[in-house]
Amino acid sequence: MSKARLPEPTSADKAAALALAPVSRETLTRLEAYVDLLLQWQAVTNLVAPSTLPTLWTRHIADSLQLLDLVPGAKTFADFGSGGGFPGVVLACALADHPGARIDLVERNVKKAAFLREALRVTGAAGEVHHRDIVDYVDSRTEPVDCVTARALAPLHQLFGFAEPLVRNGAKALFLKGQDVESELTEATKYWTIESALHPSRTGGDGCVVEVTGIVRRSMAAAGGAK
Ligand SMILES: C[S@@+](CC[C@H](N)C(=O)[O-])C[C@H]1O[C@@H](n2cnc3c(N)ncnc32)[C@H](O)[C@@H]1O
Repeated sequence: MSKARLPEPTSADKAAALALAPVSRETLTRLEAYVDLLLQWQAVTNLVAPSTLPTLWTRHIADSLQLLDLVPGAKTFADFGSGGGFPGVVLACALADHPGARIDLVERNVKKAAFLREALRVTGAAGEVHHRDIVDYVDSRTEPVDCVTARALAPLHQLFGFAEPLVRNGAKALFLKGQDVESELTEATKYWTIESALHPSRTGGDGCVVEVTGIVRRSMAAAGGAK
């Protein structure tokens, strides 16, 4: 039985993405190599929802690139639960020409970790894949990072728990979130006192970026005895 043909990214969507988040010619070449690889692997491994392939450039690439304007000058990044590489590989492609820039991609799924390694290889972007659990990665990280990112990984209260040691050590956290952000923030503030700002997504819809510069665990008493 022949395999069903996957939908392809459209050129109109690519043009729209590059208008939303312009990149250098060198970055574009890397991103194109990444997209080609992703489409090859997508035929055998589910890296993104197939329904999002026609809008891959806006939905995934521009969505990831928009983070860069929120951390001007940041060089070291840790992307939690990188999956198919959003936002981590996209940021690595965009920062490849910045001296000293480096991205840790933390992913516990073995196939996705293999894909991420291959994506860094074909794009020549500077980064390292950590095939392990986020908690183990954070526990063993001694150097500060400038920025922590995550998309489609977990509710905010859990993301704050993952990121707290790195934010305490000076990182800014940027979490790409969908329409449930207000209720997730309400839940998270039962456990955490945070300094944050919400930025509407440049790629439209109900999405936003939660920018976090402070995370402090609330005492059990303040949290009403909740864990
Ligand atoms: C829904 S995918 C999102 C992938 C990507 N960030 C995106 O937006 O397309 C979540 C990814 O996080 C990884 N993941 C979930 N919990 C993790 C953990 N505790 N440590 C490392 N990776 C984790 C999963 O294996 C999966 O690849």
